[in-house]
Amino acid sequence: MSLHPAVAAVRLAVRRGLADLEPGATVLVACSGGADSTALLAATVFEARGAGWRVVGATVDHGLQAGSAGVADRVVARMAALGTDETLTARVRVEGAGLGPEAAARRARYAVLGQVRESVGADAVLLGHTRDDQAETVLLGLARGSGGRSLAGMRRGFDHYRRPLLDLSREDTLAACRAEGLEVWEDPHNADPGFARVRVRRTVLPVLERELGPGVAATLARTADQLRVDMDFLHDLAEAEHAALRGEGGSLPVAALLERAAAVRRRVLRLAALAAGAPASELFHDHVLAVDALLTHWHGQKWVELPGHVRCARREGRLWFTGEPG
Ligand SMILES: Nc1ncnc2c1ncn2[C@@H]1O[C@H](COP(=O)(O)OP(=O)(O)OP(=O)(O)O)[C@@H](O)[C@H]1O
Repeated sequence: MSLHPAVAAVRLAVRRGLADLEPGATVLVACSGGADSTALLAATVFEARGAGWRVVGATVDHGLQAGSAGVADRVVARMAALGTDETLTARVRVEGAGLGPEAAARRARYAVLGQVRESVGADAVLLGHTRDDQAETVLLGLARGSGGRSLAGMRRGFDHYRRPLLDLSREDTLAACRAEGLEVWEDPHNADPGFARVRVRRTVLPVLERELGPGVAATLARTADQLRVDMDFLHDLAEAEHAALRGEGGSLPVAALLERAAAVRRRVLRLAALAAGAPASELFHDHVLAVDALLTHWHGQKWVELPGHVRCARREGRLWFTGEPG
């Protein structure tokens, strides 16, 4: 029987995404039991046989729904049935003052996956995000008005995390699971229109596909890839400038800042605010613009208040950021 094209595509994506791993490497697959991460796990187990990797499957029980422990048990049983070398459930308590429920769950999940990675000695942690997730992320970022960094979407990799399926569609992962007869679990949150991401997935993207033509998700994901290259370049440039300009107590010289292009200058200001202890999750573009106005629209303002009890003031030709250093 010939190999189903979707199964072949998922395996190829895994092979490419993990091409640098040596035999003997340990790969941790984060598996929610949904189609994306189940297809990812099945392909990783398959590729591991030839490549000599050890595969650990982990599912996170957020404890947010009645019966979540039972769901986790079933996911573990399925992971084991796929031939995973080791399987485990990581239980977390989701707490997140000031965060939305999705963000709080995500934060708890990444924290526990980091611990699991250390305890099993994994060289890579795989996530099952697809091109459709990427398109949703881009649209949500666009609607939030959160600038280039969010429009650039999710990274293919960060720290030990990798997203090998970012060029495949959700349809591919569903087809791969179907072709291999794999049972998948659909998280009820994925159908809850109370979440903006679900509305984008179920309503906005289908309208765009219908009105603008098929392939919109792929186009959005491609746009994100292009932007990511530019954003990373600007970020590196700003880090170098920040390091070069930083003087006494982390202060920055006004004259030199004004010579910089706004795209770099504002990034330098953001880095300085972060270095002074402003929390990244609360530091918004408007804060940065207010600090920038101390340079570009100077009329003797007192100071600018930033999150995390950080203040920025202009004195003696320099910008001073005071607060608890981060
Ligand atoms: N409960 C879970 N247990 C293990 N892994 C999970 C769990 N939920 C999500 N993941 C991992 O994260 C991937 C993306 O899942 P999903 O799109 O539901 O999360 P998200 O909240 O959008 O995550 P992210 O913060 O990474 O964008 C999954 O394919 C899987 O690899």
